[in-house]
Amino acid sequence: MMQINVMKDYQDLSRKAADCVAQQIKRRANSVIGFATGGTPVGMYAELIRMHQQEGLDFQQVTSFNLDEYVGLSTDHPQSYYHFMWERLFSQINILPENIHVPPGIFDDAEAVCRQYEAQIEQAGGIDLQILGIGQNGHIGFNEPRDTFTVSTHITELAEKTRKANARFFSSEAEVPHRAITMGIGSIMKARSILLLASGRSKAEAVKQIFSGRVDPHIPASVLQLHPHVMLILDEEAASLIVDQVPSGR
Ligand SMILES: O=P(O)(O)OC[C@H]1O[C@](O)(CO)[C@@H](O)[C@@H]1O
Repeated sequence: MMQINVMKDYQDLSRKAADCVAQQIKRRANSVIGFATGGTPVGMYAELIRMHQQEGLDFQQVTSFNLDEYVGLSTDHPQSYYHFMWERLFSQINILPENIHVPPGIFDDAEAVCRQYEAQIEQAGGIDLQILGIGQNGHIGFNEPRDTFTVSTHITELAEKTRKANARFFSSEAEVPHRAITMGIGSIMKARSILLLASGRSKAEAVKQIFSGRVDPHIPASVLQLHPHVMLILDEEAASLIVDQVPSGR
């Protein structure tokens, strides 16, 4: 079932998303949470930090798995997703470093690290709540539009649209890595529940395509139609092309 929440603006979206994560952790202190990077969840992370500092939201028993990482960037590279997560969330809450998992950007044996990441998720008991953003081209994690879905963690070539969209975090587009390591569509779909966040007009088309009625690997997020527990948290701009899908009296 897909539940859709349309919030007034980015701030409300961030608060609602943080509330969902907090509820999960309060229900089960040792929850396994799948975190996402990109601009969209930044407000949610700020709100989670506030909840930790002011309301005692406790991450001590939480385990985290991030969706993806750029190939070639080390954990201390300022644009690595490890660094992003450390700065935006992990360094400011009481999650234990040994419970943090981000796919490595530097490795010798790609197959081995991908297999190991899947095994670590399984050993942790699977992901309870997976946070997702969405690319303008409908990607989730770094699962780009392709002719087929890739099931498990893998190395992928980034789409030009993605490299352009993410160039804003680097000093030039040339610096954006060409490859990434990402959880697969199957890894994401195994999560017990999924929270997808989208903000702004630039995401409206991708959000609309989730509801195409077809599951199409050229629109990776369309696979979410098959998941039993998905919640979309959108702001009004991101929801602007799906008004007919949203129940009235939201
Ligand atoms: O939130 P943003 O910055 O628009 O990014 C959207 C998506 O793109 C990625 O950053 C990957 O390009 C995802 O991690 C994210 O969900």
